[in-house]
Amino acid sequence: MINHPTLYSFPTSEKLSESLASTIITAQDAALKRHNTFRIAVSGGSLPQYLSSPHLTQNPSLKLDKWEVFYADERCVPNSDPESNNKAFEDKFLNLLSADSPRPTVHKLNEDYLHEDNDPSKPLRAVEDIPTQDISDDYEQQLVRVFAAKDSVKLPIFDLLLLGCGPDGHTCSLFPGHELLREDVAWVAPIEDSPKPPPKRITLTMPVVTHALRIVFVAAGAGKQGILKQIFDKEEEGLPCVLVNKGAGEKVAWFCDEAATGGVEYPVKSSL
Ligand SMILES: O=C1O[C@H](COP(=O)(O)O)[C@@H](O)[C@H](O)[C@H]1O
Repeated sequence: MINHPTLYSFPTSEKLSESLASTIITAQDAALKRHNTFRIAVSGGSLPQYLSSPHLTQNPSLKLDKWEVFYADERCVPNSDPESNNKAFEDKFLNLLSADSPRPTVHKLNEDYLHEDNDPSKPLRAVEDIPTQDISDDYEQQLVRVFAAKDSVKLPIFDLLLLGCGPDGHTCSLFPGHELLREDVAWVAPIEDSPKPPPKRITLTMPVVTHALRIVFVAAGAGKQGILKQIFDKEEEGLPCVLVNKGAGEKVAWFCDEAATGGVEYPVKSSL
């Protein structure tokens, strides 16, 4: 099948993690050859746990000093909050690196905006007062600084996106039927009414997602079986994950396990 995403169904989560590690290293090496830096965006949810395996954290080929890490989406909470995608990435990846390993550059949500008067010495704002547009604009500027000025490139091109897929077919903080799916100007956008808590978040927009050079979804466990059938067999229109599959085609690979792909008719591969 040409121009279609590849669906991997690995026999174990160990195999999934190992394959993910090797895919990340391959993308890193290609990016370093191209522009001597590796621009990657990482999701939250269940994804970071697949980064914790020694296949990745202890991989001798890692060149972390060349990594620019962004979050595919982030919840508008402090960066150390248990709900923060940054906290999950720290716990499941950064904190598991060897003590002498270089650290990547990680682009975090600017926490100042979470405080009254944007002053970190003041108390946290009430949720209804969190200025999501300001937080989103600030994060977009972080992308602009790494990818070049917005007026000189129409869209940033990530070397690799690591995405999750919610049981409702959302990815990043792009939810089914949400008006944000039609955003075609901003690189990063705020959402005030996320159906999944917490309600206030920022997210990469769909054009930025589909523009990436390589997109890897990770969806594992029986809880993902129903949505994978909807995505691959029914190609249900309007599901954000279907929009990514259609918009990015063969640049997309899905890393799943057998529990998740059980009953899916779309052809699967069991190894890289
Ligand atoms: O809320 C979020 O959910 C999605 C999917 O999470 P999962 O636990 O079902 O894998 C995640 O990709 C996103 O980053 C996160 O903010």
